[in-house]
Amino acid sequence: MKKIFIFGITGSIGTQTLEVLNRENFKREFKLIGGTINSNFKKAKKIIEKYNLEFLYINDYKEKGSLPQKYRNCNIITNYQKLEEYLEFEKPEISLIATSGFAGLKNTLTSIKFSKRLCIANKESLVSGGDIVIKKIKEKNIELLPVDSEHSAIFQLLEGEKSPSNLIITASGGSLRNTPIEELKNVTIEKVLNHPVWNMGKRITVDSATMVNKGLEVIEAYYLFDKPKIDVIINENSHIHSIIYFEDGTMKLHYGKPDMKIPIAYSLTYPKRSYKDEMIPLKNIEFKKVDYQRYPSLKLAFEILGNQKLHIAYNSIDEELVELFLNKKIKFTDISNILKKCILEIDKINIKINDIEDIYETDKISRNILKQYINN
Ligand SMILES: NC(=O)C1=CN([C@@H]2O[C@H](COP(=O)(O)OP(=O)(O)OC[C@H]3O[C@@H](n4cnc5c(N)ncnc54)[C@H](OP(=O)(O)O)[C@@H]3O)[C@@H](O)[C@H]2O)C=CC1
Ligand SMILES: CC(=O)[C@@H](O)[C@H](O)COP(=O)(O)O
Ligand SMILES: [Mn+2]
Repeated sequence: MKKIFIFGITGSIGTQTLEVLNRENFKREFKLIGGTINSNFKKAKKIIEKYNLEFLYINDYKEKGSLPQKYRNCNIITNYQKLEEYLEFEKPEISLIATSGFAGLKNTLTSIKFSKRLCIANKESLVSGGDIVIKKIKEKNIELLPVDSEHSAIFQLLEGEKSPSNLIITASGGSLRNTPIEELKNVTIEKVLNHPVWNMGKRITVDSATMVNKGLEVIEAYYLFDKPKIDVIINENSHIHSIIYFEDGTMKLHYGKPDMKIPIAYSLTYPKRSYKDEMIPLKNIEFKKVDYQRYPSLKLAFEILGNQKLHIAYNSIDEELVELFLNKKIKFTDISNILKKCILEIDKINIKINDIEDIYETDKISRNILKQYINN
């Protein structure tokens, strides 16, 4: 049995990974040993009961009363050093990184030390970590399996290919794709969170509406697939998960059901496909061009592509802005406007990204620049 550890076990990806692991053929192949959460201990307790976890790390314990050392047979800890000691001892073959946000970088770095295979859903750690993280993974000869649906699709499309190829990443257009541009300013949080295809965590759902998610995915693909030429196109029903094309004019499209359990399962069982599901009927495939007036933050991502300092800033500032939007401190359209203004400020600052410390420093500086902007 292969041991698996899930960072962000209570989230949308974490929960869908549990559903995959609960299938009979997966139960025979994988042993889930533990996971991490931010603060949702109520949900974690249910997971402990159902999956007999032996270990849970809580980042931010908020419950009334003191932290229990054990729940059922599960050890509960809040000390990250202890988590690393546990992983060093257990050496899970697979770590799945489903934490949301920049916090996932720490988990990716931890997993590089102790696991042979990294299944990475947390795009932020690839966007911010860039070549530094990719190099660490290569040096340790670890398998990196993308979980993000578009990147899993590209990974699959590239299997067996020997010629260089370029990429087209598909986008659904998000929850506001049919909302008139002049109404975007006053959209409600509920409307933004109502994604037409995917049921995901809050940040990525807001990011999908601004297409910051697509911007992050362009940067993610840039690092994962050796810096190819990248384009984005809208496929509203998300049946095409991405496209690669070659110099001879050939294109390969990845077609399938929009269901994250499929790329999650593939990342666990690669090169096998052990997940069983029905084929969806073949339908007309429709594409739309991206309107950059509607999605200025995607244009911004293309403008900064290749500049790691600004990749880090793009993610960190957006993470803060989404939080401000969800707390009703700013309007939806402020996200893209303020993001652009702060990126221009950070562009002026002389920071070189040579190591992990520089990444953390740039994250901090970016969040401070935003704070100054908001307070002025
Ligand atoms: N959902 C999806 O379909 C897809 C998601 N992704 C990517 O996967 C990642 C997870 O997304 P999703 O599952 O939607 O997110 P969710 O918000 O649903 O879940 C996030 C998970 O991370 C934990 N977490 C959040 N903040 C911290 C922190 N500071 N420290 C430790 N743990 C933390 C949460 O714990 P708690 O529950 O306690 O808050 C939760 O377990 C993101 O990077 C996203 O971009 C990529 C493709 C598709
Ligand atoms: C499911 C997945 O991979 C998400 O990242 C998805 O891409 C979000 O949908 P958008 O295409 O609307 O950003
Ligand atoms: Mn995606």
